[in-house]
Amino acid sequence: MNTILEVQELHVHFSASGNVTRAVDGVDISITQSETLAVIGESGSGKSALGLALLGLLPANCTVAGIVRYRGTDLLTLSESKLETIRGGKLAWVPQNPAGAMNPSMTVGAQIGEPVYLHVEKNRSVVRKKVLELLQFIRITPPEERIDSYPYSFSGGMLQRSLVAMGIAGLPEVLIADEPTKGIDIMNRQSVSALLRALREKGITLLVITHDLSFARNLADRIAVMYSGRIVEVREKKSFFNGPLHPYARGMLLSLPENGLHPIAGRTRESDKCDGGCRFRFRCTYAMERCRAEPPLITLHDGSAVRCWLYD
Ligand SMILES: Nc1ncnc2c1ncn2[C@@H]1O[C@H](COP(=O)(O)OP(=O)(O)OP(=O)(O)O)[C@@H](O)[C@H]1O
Ligand code: NI
Repeated sequence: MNTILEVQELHVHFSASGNVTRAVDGVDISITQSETLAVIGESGSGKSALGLALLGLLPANCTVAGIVRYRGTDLLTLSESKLETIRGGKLAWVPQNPAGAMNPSMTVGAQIGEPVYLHVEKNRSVVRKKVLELLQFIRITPPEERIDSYPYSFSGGMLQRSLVAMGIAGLPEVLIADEPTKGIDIMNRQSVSALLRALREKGITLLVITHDLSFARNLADRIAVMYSGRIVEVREKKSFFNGPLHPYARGMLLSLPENGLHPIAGRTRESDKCDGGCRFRFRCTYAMERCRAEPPLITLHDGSAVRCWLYD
């Protein structure tokens, strides 16, 4: 197996008005070349912070520690200028919120063309040709009529696909997409899903952040479940959906409409995030004394990883 991205003991801590939020609190994960990994978890679990940390895109009010190795280079030790040559080129990001992520005063074509110009091709007429091809690929047609449009004239689904086009315009090896199906209707969800599947066919490594489980099920090879800043389970997609191990993951599946919409009792409190033990124990029906005393370590169980004392 060829590991393309390896994350070790990653921490992202935000400090705002004297409080520290441990958005990512000791994440280890490796991503294999050409695989599609879905990171799932409830709102606030740290999914976006993890994605942003991989690309060095976090705001200044946070501290990042750990290792993010891309093809052997630790990205967290690179200077901003070195990182810029990789970001948008080798590693690209599709941000959340398509409406806010595009520049309203620039044409969509110019925005998709920017990474092409920066990372692939300096000849402007070749750049334009490549942008037309990208528009065709994301099914925004006819491309010649759409290339000079401004974002306001696009629907939410078209904007989301344009953000994916911007992400892939620099010919990345790894594309990290944050909630690419959020806030769009079912038809557009299907077209984003088809688009990402087409990228997977091209061999692009995909890390997809989502809380849409059916989307993850359709797309991913592996599933990583995040809870309160930590990855609590990593499994092959099929075995995950056949029988998740971690009590939180089991609860997630039981809360799906097709499984009877049984919500997980309780909610995550900010104070739990600075707790020494297992952070899910406040909501866990299996919680034992040990879960309070020490945070569960990752244990390997039939080729998958789970962070829960039930499996020790
Ligand atoms: N810029 C910031 N300043 C301070 N705290 C932040 C900032 N960004 C995120 N956080 C905090 O970090 C934690 C993780 O946030 P993050 O956005 O990564 O969660 P998420 O899993 O992506 O959630 P969602 O599904 O809602 O996008 C949250 O508690 C959030 O309040
Ligand atoms: Ni997010």
